[in-house]
Amino acid sequence: MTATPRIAIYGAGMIGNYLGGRLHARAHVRLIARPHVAASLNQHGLTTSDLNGYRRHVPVAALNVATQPDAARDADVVLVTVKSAATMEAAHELADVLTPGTLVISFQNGVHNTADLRAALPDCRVLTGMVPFNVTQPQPAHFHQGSSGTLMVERSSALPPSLLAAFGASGLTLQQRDDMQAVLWAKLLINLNNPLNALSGLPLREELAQHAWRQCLALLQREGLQVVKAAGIRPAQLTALPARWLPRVLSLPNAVFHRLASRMLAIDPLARSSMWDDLQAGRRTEVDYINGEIVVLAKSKGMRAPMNARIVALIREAEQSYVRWEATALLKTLRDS
Ligand SMILES: NC(=O)C1=CN([C@@H]2O[C@H](COP(=O)(O)OP(=O)(O)OC[C@H]3O[C@@H](n4cnc5c(N)ncnc54)[C@H](OP(=O)(O)O)[C@@H]3O)[C@@H](O)[C@H]2O)C=CC1
Ligand SMILES: CC(C)(CO)C(=O)C(=O)O
Repeated sequence: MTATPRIAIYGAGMIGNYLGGRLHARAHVRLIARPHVAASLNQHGLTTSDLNGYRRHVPVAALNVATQPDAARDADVVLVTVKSAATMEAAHELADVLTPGTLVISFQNGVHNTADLRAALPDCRVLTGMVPFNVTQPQPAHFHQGSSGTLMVERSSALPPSLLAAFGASGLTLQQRDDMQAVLWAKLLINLNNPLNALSGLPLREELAQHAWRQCLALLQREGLQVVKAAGIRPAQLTALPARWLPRVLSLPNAVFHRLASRMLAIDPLARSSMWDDLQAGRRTEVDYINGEIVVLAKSKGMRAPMNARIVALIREAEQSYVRWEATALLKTLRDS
């Protein structure tokens, strides 16, 4: 690999553009985007910012934006940042253009994307990544990190020092982990909130500040934890407390929760879940790859996960016609399911 890595971002949306914008000064970044996203980048340039005061603008002339898979051909590293439903299509497009041995990193939610990419790209080196923080787009082509957390990646000798250095120098430390599948399951348990946030119509901070919404999440997580335990999966610890304690913490009354779990609420006031973004854009959501995974895993163990199944059904309805839910009504629906 060259001293300055050539990084292709495959599926430049919220996460891809944020990572690409931050890495731009330290790597040769090519953003492979849908035509409407490319047009916006080519009109405005790319601005990235975060909740700690970082802000940077890359002017149009300095951007390298493409709309065809072929643009990934000469990359040293491809960061896959499409939604989970689009992984297979992206993988087949990449299979046609990538040189054998190219490093591919999935920076996606969901627990099967790496396996899908590996199956379609047997000659590439595919690694699992994890994005813990939220990204919003407050203005066209401006991508803002609205919560904290360290990017994670599967430990591998395939990770070149120049890539790790480029991430580090961009303020995006890549923590190498030996337990990425456990990390993905822990992230999935956190993402069980994505549909609740989408149905609430509230920013994440406002939603999580309300006891009834936290109770809904506690129910989904408790059910999820039982299922993953039955499947012999031990989620990694991504928060100050182990995953198995989170339902209890979420169920605390507001005054205690706000005192003990203030870090959980350290989120930009405008940040919302990626599932809210999908519903607002009229796109099919990732709910099958999040709550749906709990339902499928439960079935495979002869169990049921009725609350997560109910949420999947409600999101399917919301994809057709969006209606906001009140927390107490949703809590009752979950308890009755
Ligand atoms: N947004 C967030 O805050 C967070 C998101 N994540 C996860 O990161 C992943 C990416 O999410 P996010 O960035 O929000 O998603 P976005 O939908 O914002 O971005 C993905 C982009 O990729 C495009 N795309 C899909 N297929 C292709 C293709 N074959 N070629 C080129 N472009 C393509 C999509 O276009 P189109 O819609 O037209 O298909 C879309 O513009 C998801 O798994 C998500 O769950 C993780 C942490 C936080
Ligand atoms: C960061 C988090 C948990 C919430 O925004 C997320 O992963 C998402 O929105 O998909």
